[in-house]
Amino acid sequence: MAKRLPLIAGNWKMNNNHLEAIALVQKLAFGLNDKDYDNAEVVVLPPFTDLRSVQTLVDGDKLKIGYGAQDISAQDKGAYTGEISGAMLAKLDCSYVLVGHSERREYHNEDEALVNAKVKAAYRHGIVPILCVGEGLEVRKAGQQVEHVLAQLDGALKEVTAEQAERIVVAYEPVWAIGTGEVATPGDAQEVCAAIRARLAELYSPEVADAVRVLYGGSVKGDNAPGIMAEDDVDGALVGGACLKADEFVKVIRFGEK
Ligand SMILES: O=C[C@H](O)COP(=O)(O)O
Repeated sequence: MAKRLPLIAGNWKMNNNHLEAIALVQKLAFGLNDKDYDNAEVVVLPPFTDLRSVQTLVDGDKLKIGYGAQDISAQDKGAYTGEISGAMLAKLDCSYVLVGHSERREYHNEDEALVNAKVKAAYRHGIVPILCVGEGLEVRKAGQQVEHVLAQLDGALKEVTAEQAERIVVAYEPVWAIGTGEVATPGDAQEVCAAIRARLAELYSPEVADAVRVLYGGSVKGDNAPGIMAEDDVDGALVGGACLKADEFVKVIRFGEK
């Protein structure tokens, strides 16, 4: 099996203005050393208004921290008030963009067709989508989590080529574990992440499935990260609350340390 470099991505959600963004990235960079970057790719996903400041800091100080956005328009240009295009994000050197986060699906009614259009928009502009999938509590209680997540995956990947799919990041985030402190067990995470990988092999090829990083997200913190990340098919974490404190985020990034 190819070695996948773990990805630890911090989704700031709607937190931190551009000045606070600079302070947080500086603090994070100060807390990390070369070994940390060898063990994991570190990415922050700040609000749109912070991206230019983060870009300037990362470029100016030659930081090894990557960054991206939390959303992207399905459109490339035009009369779409309030939207941010992939071209705009690419100009800010964003490497990644979240697509289909459960909060977008819930509060902005994003459906599978829109998520699919946003995945394709990201690829048009050379940005890697971090595709979020995950089930709500009712689905989990009914034991339908795998079917639910695979249907989301199929919908998001419609007309996405193998060459594109090879670069995608998929984040499995059970909605009942987001911001609740209720983390999935390592076994829960592994079950769904393995099913995602198996579906990628069916849709594309074993090579594509082997290349794709599948993350777990939902109440990940320094103390529960090692257990979750020890699972074979979990290649990192999408972190919300715990990434807002640099020292806690550093602990997650050091998940492999005893
Ligand atoms: O995007 C991140 C996730 O929604 C997880 O958030 P959380 O770590 O605060 O539960």
